[in-house]
Amino acid sequence: MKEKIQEIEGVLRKYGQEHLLRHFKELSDEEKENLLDQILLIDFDLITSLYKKVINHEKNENQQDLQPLKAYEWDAIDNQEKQQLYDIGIKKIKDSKAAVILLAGGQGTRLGYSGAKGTFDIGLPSHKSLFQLQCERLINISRKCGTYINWYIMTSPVNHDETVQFFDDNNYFDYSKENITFFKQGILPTIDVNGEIFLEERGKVSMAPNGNGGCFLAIKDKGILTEMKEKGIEWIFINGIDNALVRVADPYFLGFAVKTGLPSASKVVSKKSPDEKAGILCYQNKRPAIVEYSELPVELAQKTNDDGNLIYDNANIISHLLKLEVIEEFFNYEIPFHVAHKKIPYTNISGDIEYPSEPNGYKFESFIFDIFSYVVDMAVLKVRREEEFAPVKNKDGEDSPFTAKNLVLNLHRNWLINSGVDSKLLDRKIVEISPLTSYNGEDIERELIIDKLFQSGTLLI
Ligand SMILES: CC(=O)N[C@H]1[C@@H](OP(=O)(O)O)O[C@H](CO)[C@@H](O)[C@@H]1O
Repeated sequence: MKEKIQEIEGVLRKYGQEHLLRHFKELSDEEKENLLDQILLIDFDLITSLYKKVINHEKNENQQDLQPLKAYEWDAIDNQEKQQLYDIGIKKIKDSKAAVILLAGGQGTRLGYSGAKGTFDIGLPSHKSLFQLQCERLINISRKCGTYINWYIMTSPVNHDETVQFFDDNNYFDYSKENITFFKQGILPTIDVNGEIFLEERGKVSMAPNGNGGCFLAIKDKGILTEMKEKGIEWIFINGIDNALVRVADPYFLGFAVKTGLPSASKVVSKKSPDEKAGILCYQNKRPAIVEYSELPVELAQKTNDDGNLIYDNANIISHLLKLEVIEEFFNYEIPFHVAHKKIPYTNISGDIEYPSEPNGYKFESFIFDIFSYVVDMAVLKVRREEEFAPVKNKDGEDSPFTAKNLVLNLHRNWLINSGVDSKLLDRKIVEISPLTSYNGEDIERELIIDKLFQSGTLLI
């Protein structure tokens, strides 16, 4: 251990981070080993360069030269073409050319939920978790294609074990276990305003998940990228965990992306209001980009055209498609990081933990969509918000479990009406349609449902 300590002391001196061993003598042998191991994993060059960026305010420079990007409207596509897109997408999935990455590493802080977000029950009559809803949509598509789609689930060091256990306890929601791979996103140290890495405890470095863009590094490090290549996968669907209506592995969307001939695609919805917390898909420095809501200047967020519509209206719903080669290409560039000025609890010189009331340091995150700046162009599909976007972000109010549940139930009610059920029959009835029955409103047997509607108030189909 002595040599290890000396080596580490040298590194810490070089980077001005000696304080990390400030409480070393007070630790047990096991705690000492753990702390040294954590320090050895830190990329000090990266942290130093990120801090330099913070003090140089490079973040603001990225905001230059934004231009709107015109999305294809789903509603403007006729039924014949929709069928064609569907056929193309289904064929790709049947031929095992597509896989899905689910981003489920985030923490449900705003939701006031300490568990893994995917295990959250938004209060549907079935009490299905967000994981189960997504899994059953995948089962539906897998059945249509006669093959299980490979599903890669990104967790974080904080929720990994819990996530795996949850799937195991629920028998993988009847998905094929061999087609599910869990992998952890990385973590990065947090720093104070002087660039010093925080200690969370006397013997523990303060670390935070490295953002959903950590996905790319993780799939490379864990050999998943190579595995995908060996399997002949061409397209990767990437979606977030906190949208209760997300159309996972949507064949129409895949067909759309393939047909445009572009290497990446993204679904958007019309922004609800200028201050909606949604990233905006546009051009930045002549490249496609998503500018996160925290980084979009208010004047641009509010800017309207002559019709009074928002110019930057393409709201990101984290439903992306990328060709595998785009991901490989991305590693040739420096991965950008975004800075968040946050309240970070830390251990002070006396060894006590402080909980600051004001932001006192920085966390660094890379965003999944930063990869779009490295593609020539991308295809953007504007879909209907009420059909595809039910965000679960906050405990109450907007974008809460309550609003998401109602969006799901309203959509299901509309599916029934569209399949010929008289809306009067639905009065005071709650209907939830399982994704195993219907993916996007298809396969609903009207007669059967009408029968059941007479029998109960809450109906699970
Ligand atoms: C880094 C990232 O992916 N941010 C996304 C994500 O925001 P969060 O506030 O981090 O949940 O979800 C939003 C949609 O729900 C999307 O509009 C935004 O761009």
